Amino acid sequence: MNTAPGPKQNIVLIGFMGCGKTTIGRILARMLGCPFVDLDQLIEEKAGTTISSIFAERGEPYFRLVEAAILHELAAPGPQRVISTGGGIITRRRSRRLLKQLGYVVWLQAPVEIILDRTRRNRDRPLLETEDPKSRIQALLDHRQPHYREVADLEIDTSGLDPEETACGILESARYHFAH
Ligand SMILES: Nc1ncnc2c1ncn2[C@@H]1O[C@H](COP(=O)(O)OP(=O)(O)OP(=O)(O)O)[C@@H](O)[C@H]1O
Ligand SMILES: O=C(O)C1=C[C@@H](O)[C@@H](O)[C@H](O)C1
Ligand SMILES: [Mg+2]
Repeated sequence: MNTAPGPKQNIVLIGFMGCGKTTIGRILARMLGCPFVDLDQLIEEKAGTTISSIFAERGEPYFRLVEAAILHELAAPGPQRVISTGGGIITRRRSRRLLKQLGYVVWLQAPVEIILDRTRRNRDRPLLETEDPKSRIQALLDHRQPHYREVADLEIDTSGLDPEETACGILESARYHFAH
């Protein structure tokens, strides 16, 4: 892969909660030997608190502002990176434009049942803290799907694959993309 510095050389993972952005991003960065940035983790580090607390104390609109500002910081030139984003990053038009400029954008997908199963294992996703998380997931997906589609260079259904297989597939496609 071309490792020349520049925002266009990044691999950027987008997709709904539980689709594997953090898990697969970490594996991809290890395969490439490049830094891994998880936007949710970066937000928590910079804010000195958890995403759940930010939602509870300042609300979602404030979280979105912070998220967009940190995404903007990542657009500065630097070494090639793998960047995992938060599931709702595509809800702001300006962030969608920025994502496309950041690099090769991969949309990780999974059906609602699998998302439900994967996100049940912990309680750090404030938007799913509801009596009926399945309906919430479906409603959010309906709203977000066109936005994910708009920015994606590659779409991958992760449901039949393990994270390593998914990462290998992304690497192959990214290599082709950066070479042409
Ligand atoms: N391809 C996969 N196959 C099986 N399990 C997976 C896969 N991808 C992720 N998982 C599991 O699903 C859970 C959620 O994955 P992960 O945290 O990576 O999702 P995410 O997209 O980063 O979510 P969020 O947007 O909330 O940060 C983890 O427990 C992970 O091990
Ligand atoms: O889908 C979403 O809106 C979110 C996903 C997570 O990655 C976090 O960014 C946060 O919990 C919000
Ligand atoms: Mg994540």
